Amino acid sequence: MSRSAHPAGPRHADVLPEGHYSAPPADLNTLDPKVWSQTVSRDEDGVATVGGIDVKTLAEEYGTPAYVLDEADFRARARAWRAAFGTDADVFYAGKAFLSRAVVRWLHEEGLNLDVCSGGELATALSAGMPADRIAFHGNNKSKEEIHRAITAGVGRIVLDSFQEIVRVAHIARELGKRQRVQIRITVGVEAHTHEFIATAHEDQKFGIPLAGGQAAEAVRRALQLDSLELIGIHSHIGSQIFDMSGFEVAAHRVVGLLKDIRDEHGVELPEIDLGGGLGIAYTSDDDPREPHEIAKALTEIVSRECDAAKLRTPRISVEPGRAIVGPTAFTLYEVGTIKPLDGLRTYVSVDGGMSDNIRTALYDAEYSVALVSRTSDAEPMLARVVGKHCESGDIVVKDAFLPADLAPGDLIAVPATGAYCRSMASNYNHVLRPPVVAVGDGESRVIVRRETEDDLLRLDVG
Ligand SMILES: Cc1ncc(COP(=O)(O)O)c(C=O)c1O
Ligand SMILES: N[C@@H](CCCC[NH3+])C(=O)O
Repeated sequence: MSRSAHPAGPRHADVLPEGHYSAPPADLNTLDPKVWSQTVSRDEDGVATVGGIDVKTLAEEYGTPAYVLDEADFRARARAWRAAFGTDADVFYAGKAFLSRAVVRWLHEEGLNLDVCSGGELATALSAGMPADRIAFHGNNKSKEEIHRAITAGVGRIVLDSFQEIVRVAHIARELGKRQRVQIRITVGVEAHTHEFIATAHEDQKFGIPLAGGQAAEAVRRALQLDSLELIGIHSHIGSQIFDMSGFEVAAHRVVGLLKDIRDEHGVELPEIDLGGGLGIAYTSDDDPREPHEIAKALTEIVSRECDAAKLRTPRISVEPGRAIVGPTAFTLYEVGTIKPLDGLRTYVSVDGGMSDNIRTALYDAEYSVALVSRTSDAEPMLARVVGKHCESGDIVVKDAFLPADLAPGDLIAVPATGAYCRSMASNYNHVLRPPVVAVGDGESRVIVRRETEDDLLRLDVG
């Protein structure tokens, strides 16, 4: 029998309002391994556990909200990418997805390189001991100071994003008496099938130098003339949360076409190409992500086929996955607060965080899953919207979700697949404190990024 905590009763499937949710799952207690990190399961009392620790213990010890990161899963995914590409290719983890010193150390130990896109990410990487020559420095508007620091540190490559930057980096390298390895980021004109704000290879956006109109070829011409630059390759990144490999195929075809033009014009075969990141992960059970070995096989086959056809030596490939490595490895643990059933609509379930710890729903209309994790329940499914505590009606964490109708304040719920672009895009909106990142594994847990305190906030406030 179902137990309803709400006077208005649960929102059953037969009275669902219009929406884009799927039907309620057969069993709300199942934690689909597709969206939850590898070591998540339920113990005999129905409490979810991760890395051998139950979520109630984690909530007691670290408070909520908290990002809980499964270290074994992170390492396994990093290793799988490394192994899939083998020794003839390089994997640069995209630090923008989530970066901390612990993560840098894990990446270093697992043999991955690192893509950074700001002075702050560079400082984090260096301070955790990532060798500078395994760092790639990105960004469409790197400051002179950042460029100076990157070259001084000896980063393995700077990815040049504009004509002005070619000159700027060359100038700073010359002043420092160095020859800097660089790639040129081009936009190949691919419409990636993803949200407009995270597609990056169509022409009308801020990244890279367009292939169209001979602009990329002109950028190569200029870079090759500058002695303080060593042009090692061409870079393309078509967007993020992509499932369809056809965009990568077109991108590889066009990048190799440019390499051929460079060889024909300058007699130079550039030794490297980078095809960026962007591989999608499962946020809900409806998503079907590809495995790293499938992606590696597809990309290396495309590049060698295109190079054979163009009679070019196959360049060394590199890729920059961020989300695909860290995304699935963490969930956000929240405590349920106010529950507000709205007749004929849905039930609003407020949690103790919100858009300050996960902006993706508000920003991209992203879809997430959610589950009651502090216990199981046999209650009817209730159509819910999980919302935060911010003064903003768009403060939605999970837009359409089914939770058991007996959900009550004090229950713990968790949103899986929040490892990427949640902590790294977190804010202090409403002076809400950013949650900690707790790493778990082998029955142990530790904070790798601590919770912000009010003192942290006040420290920046002058006067
Ligand atoms: C240049 C570059 N490389 C890599 C990434 C990582 O993308 P993702 O996390 O989707 O793999 C991004 C972000 O989209 C990017 O802009
Ligand atoms: N931040 C975005 C992806 C953009 C990544 C950087 N180019 C997301 O959450 O999906």
